[in-house]
Order: sequence, then structure tokens, then C-alpha cells
Amino acid sequence: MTTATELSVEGVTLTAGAHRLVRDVSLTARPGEVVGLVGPNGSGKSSLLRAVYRVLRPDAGLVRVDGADAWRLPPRRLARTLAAVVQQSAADFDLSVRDVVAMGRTPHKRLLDGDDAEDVRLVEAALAAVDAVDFADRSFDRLSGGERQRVLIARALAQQPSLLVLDEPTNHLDVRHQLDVLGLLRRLPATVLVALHDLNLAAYHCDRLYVLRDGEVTAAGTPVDVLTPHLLAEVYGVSAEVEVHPRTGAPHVTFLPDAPPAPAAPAAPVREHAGS
Ligand SMILES: Nc1ncnc2c1ncn2[C@@H]1O[C@H](COP(=O)(O)OP(=O)(O)OP(=O)(O)O)[C@@H](O)[C@H]1O
Repeated sequence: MTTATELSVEGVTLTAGAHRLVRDVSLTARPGEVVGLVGPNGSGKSSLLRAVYRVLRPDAGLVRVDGADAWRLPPRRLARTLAAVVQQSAADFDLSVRDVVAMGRTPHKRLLDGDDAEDVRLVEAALAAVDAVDFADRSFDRLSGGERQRVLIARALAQQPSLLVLDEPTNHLDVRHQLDVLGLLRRLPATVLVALHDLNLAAYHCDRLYVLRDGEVTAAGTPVDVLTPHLLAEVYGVSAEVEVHPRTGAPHVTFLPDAPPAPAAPAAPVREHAGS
């Protein structure tokens, strides 16, 4: 893997037709950090990630990758830096699992180059990293949702990115593979930006979190600073207790069945805490 990359999103606004998806969002992910993007359904997480991996062009603002405007970089150069694991669409690969993972090597090769020994080694290592060796020869199309998700993560690993962007990578995964995948992300010598719904996984595995609400950043900071009962009531409308777990040292959220207290004040401004 190459040296980790710095990602900087500066005042990004995204629209689709008349619909504003994200407004004036700024965030940074420093080299080697795992930064989580959390927020309710429809808050703009996937849209923001699409701007980062260059599918949805910002109407305003910049996405910088090691200082360079990501939208002006040659696509191949960006693909050598950034890999994305996006929400799965319908099956679209009539390929074996190993072939799908090998596609991750494409940005590092010239047209018509075959796989060399290093490509083969990296593909096998990526398959092993997500526990997919046993089904490497099967058709991707016939895998379960969780197996497919792991293969798509392996493809991103084979790409050897220095910046990895993932949209709900734990979707479909059983608890063992959720922990394995997020643990793996932490150990990568890459910068990671990951959208997650599971706040306890986010709390444990992310260095910092950004909370999106209605397309804007409403809070940012370390998990312990951000994941407060007040924020959870305000942003998600849920009642919760938050304790620092004695074994993990990370905040642990317990959701309670009762309604949250009525918010005392209108939406809070962005709170960037120390260390963010
Ligand atoms: N192309 C589009 N045209 C119109 N509206 C869109 C488009 N893409 C997304 N939206 C809307 O923008 C909002 C943000 O969507 P987005 O997928 O970014 O949210 P999200 O936070 O990732 O949600 P989820 O947690 O449900 O995956 C939603 O209300 C969505 O319906």
C-alpha cells in the first residue's frame, strides 16, 4: 500500500434537479484516520460520498485529495489513489469472485497487460482478508448479499488505495464479518471515510465522526464527544443512554424504548470538538 492520503471536502453543495442533497459540507480525513459519516436515512451520506469518489459533481465547493482537486485529476490517477465500496446494485458481473477482485488491479496496469505475480499475490491476499478464499471460484452473481459485499471490499483492497471510501460496508454482513471488516479497515495503511448506520460500530472503529442531518453537518468530533444522548434525541429522535464501555474504552449507546425528551432548542450549530 502507498502512503495514506489526506481528504478534504470544502464547502460542498450537491443538488439533483431542484432537490438539494447536501449543503455547504466540509470535512477532513487526515492521513491514516478512519472517519465515520453517520446520520438518519436521507441525510445525505451517500450523496456526499458520491462527490468524493467522483460520481456526483459538486455545484459548489471542492473535494481535495492530497491538496489536488479530485474532480480535475485524470481518472486513472484518482483510481490509483481512491477505491470506493458502494451500496450494491443488482448483480452485474458474470464473473468469478477471483475475477471480480482482480478488477481492482486495473488502475495499476496498462491496456492488455496480463496479471503478473504481484497482481496474483495481491488478489489472493485480498480474498483472504475478507474470508472469501473458499468461494473464490464461484460466480459472483450467485453469492449471498454478505458474500458479495465482502468480495467488493476485497476488490477495493486489491486496488491498494491510499484513500478508501465505503458506503455502509457492513450491510448484509453477519456480526463476525462486521467486526472483521471494520477491524481490517483500521489496520490498513490508508485513510478511510465510511458511512455507517450502526453507531456502536462507528463509535468503536472510527477516530472521528461527522453527523449529517438534512444534508448538513450538525456535529463533528471524536465519538465520545459526538455521541451524546442529547444529539441522538435531536438528530434521530430516539432516547438513549451512552456509557464509555469499560473494556473497549469507546462510547456504547443503549437505545431505550421511551420517547426522547422534547428538544430544548432548535437545531444546534456545527460543533467541532478538540481533536477534530
Ligand atoms: N438523484 C436524486 N434525485 C433526487 N433526490 C435524490 C437523488 N439522490 C438522492 N436523493 C435524495 O437526497 C437525500 C439524500 O440521499 P442520500 O442517499 O445521500 O442519503 P443517505 O444519508 O445516504 O440515506 P440512507 O441512510 O437512507 O442510505 C434523500 O432524500 C434522497 O431521496
